[in-house]
Amino acid sequence: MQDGKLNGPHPADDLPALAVERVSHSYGQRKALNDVSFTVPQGSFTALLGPNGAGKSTLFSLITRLFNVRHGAIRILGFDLSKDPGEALRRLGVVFQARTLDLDLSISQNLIYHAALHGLPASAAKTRIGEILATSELRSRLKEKARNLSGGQLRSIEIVRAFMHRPRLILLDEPTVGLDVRSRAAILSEVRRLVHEEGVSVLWATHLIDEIDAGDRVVVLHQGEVLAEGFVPDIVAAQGARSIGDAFTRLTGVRAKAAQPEGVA
Ligand SMILES: Nc1ncnc2c1ncn2[C@@H]1O[C@H](COP(=O)(O)OP(=O)(O)OP(=O)(O)O)[C@@H](O)[C@H]1O
Repeated sequence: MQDGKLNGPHPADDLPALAVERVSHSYGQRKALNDVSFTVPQGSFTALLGPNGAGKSTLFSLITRLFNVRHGAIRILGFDLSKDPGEALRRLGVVFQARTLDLDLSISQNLIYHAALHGLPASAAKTRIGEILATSELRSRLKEKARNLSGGQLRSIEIVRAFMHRPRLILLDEPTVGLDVRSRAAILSEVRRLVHEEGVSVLWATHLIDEIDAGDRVVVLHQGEVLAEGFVPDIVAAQGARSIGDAFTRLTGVRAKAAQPEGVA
């Protein structure tokens, strides 16, 4: 596993990249998360699978510290978000659901600017962009304005941006929403490649069952509660189900959604 100079000594391998421990969150009287616990092991692709309203965005708002954790604890590589936010957050990269690139800047300006916020000089940022985009056609388009890119390409650049400072944990909040099937598949495989090559840990929030591979870990979140956590075959077996889509339906009572008919559901 590669370790970033920015991130100091390599953490113990058995420490989870993310540990969510007995977290609850309410909006007024409305309970959005109820005693939620799960982990994202280092170097794993973990899907946070939940239908609309399950509490995925609320959870991401807590992990990124948009909201304070009032009940329970969240640790990133062992650093408690409430007690040691600086250490925890510099190990984190995020791709939010909403688009956040500046369309009037070039692609490389967007990336270099973000890297600078993490203390990475422009020369190091350029090297890093080359590394991440080594095999991508986007490498030849870095000087173009971001507004020239398609929705899928913009999302790809946001993913590159999240990887720039070599975080150990990356959160992606429904990153394929609004994209066509081909762009969705390209983005998923790009993130899976980076998980494999960089040993980074990913928490990928989705409501689409066909974004889940047989080898993934899955956390099933429904109405603010974790109903299952584990590798796909274990969850399927525990439910006596035929597929992860079937297991999801048995757990939640909700029909699993797939964006394409040939999905694994
Ligand atoms: N600002 C808010 N005020 C009141 N209730 C909220 C607020 N934000 C979310 N909720 C409620 O909290 C629950 C969880 O919402 P959340 O957005 O976290 O779920 P989600 O899984 O991300 O769903 P979606 O995919 O639709 O964004 C829902 O019942 C939602 O209506």
